Parts: sequence; C-alpha cells; structure tokens
Amino acid sequence: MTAVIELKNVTKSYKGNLLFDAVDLTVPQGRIVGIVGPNGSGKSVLFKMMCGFVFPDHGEVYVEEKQIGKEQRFPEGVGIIIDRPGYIANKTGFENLKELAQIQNQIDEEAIRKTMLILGLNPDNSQKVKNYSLGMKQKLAIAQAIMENQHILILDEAFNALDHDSVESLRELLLAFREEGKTIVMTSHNQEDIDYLCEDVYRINRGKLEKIV
Ligand SMILES: Nc1ncnc2c1ncn2[C@@H]1O[C@H](COP(=O)(O)OP(=O)(O)OP(=O)(O)O)[C@@H](O)[C@H]1O
Repeated sequence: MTAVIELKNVTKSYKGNLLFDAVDLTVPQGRIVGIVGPNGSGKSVLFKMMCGFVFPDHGEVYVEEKQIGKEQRFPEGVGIIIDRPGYIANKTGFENLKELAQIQNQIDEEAIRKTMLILGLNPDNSQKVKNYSLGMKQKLAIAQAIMENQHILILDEAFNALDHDSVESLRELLLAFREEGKTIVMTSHNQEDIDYLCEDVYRINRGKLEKIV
C-alpha cells in the first residue's frame, strides 16, 4: 500500500481555535477517502494544507513522499477544487479553461472540449461565465480539476449545486477514476455521496481525525 498523502503530527489553529491537534493521516493510492465534519470544523483547511495553500503550525504534510513547503512548494499532479476558482467573468467557460490550461501547457483544446462534454458543458456555448448558473460554475470547477488527467484529486464539496443526473454522473466518473488508480480525497455535505464513494471515512472531532469507516 503506497501512501499518496500523509499528514504527520499536524497541528493547526486560527486565533486560538484549535482545528487539528497532532493529527496523523494516511491516504493510500487508488482509494477514495472522505472527510466529514460540521461547518467550520476544518475540512477546507485540511485540504488547503494538502495543497500547500496553508501550512501547519507544527507537523508535516507529504504528497508522494515530498514534504509540502519544504521539498516542494505545491504538490504536482493534483487536481483541486477548493473554494471557487477566480474565473474571468467576461470570458466563456472554454476560454477560462484554456487560460488555466496554459499555466501547465500539458493539454490541447481537444482535451478541454472533451472534459467539458463529459461534465455536460457545451464547449461552444458563447455565454460568459458571469452569466453561468451555480451548477454550471461548479461543473467548470470540476473541469479545471480533472482536465489535465491529474492522478490525485482533492475535492472540497465537488457535488455542490449539481442536479440529480449530474450528481449521478460525477459519482460514476469518480469511481472510474478510482479504477484507473487515481487517489481522491473528498468531502460532501451529502452523506449519500460519502457512503456511495468512500472506502475510508474520517470525521473531524475536537481537533482529531476519527476513522469512522
Ligand atoms: N485564513 C483564515 N484565517 C482565520 N480563520 C480561518 C482561516 N481559514 C479558516 N479559518 C477558520 O477555520 C475554521 C475552519 O474552516 P474551514 O473552512 O476549514 O471549515 P469547513 O469544515 O470546511 O466548513 P464548511 O463545512 O462550512 O465548508 C473556521 O472557523 C474558519 O473561520
């Protein structure tokens, strides 16, 4: 069992609010791991630490055996949904994804089109993102996370605002990713998503990560 993400002895607090107290976590390769906990319990902060967006006060975070912030500023090969990406409001969905793809310069327009179609977004839609519905914006966020075929996905509330059919197809997509050996860490306020997808589930409870499944 290869550990893809590891937290070792991680402590994190904001202004006296202790979110994580000497926490360890191992995310094995090829699994879907769920993190649950009430609003404000620290799910997003946990994910941000995995991505190098924030750092623990103590302890270490490793992604594929490289310490984030030390051996590597940001982890490589990770697709991320945390908060809503800052889209360019006056551009279309396709144009936005194209701009983002230029950062890594790993995929061509065809790959972007394909990803949009998988998620039920029309790449030829001339609507600007500022006029997108909530669900369409969410699909665009998912598209940017997966379009580069990243082998690790960190998905904070990926199912937000999706309609019933879109939830079903995203679930199947994530299961297919797992079959390909991708590793996924996710959270959802819908327990059904967690039950359906996650083999390991941890609950944030009083600064600790309690394994509940
Ligand atoms: N940059 C920051 N500065 C100060 N406090 C912060 C910062 N980021 C997060 N927090 C606090 O940390 C706590 C955990 O926030 P976080 O967003 O991780 O919760 P969450 O479990 O994802 O909540 P939700 O279910 O509502 O999305 C909250 O009390 C939040 O106010």
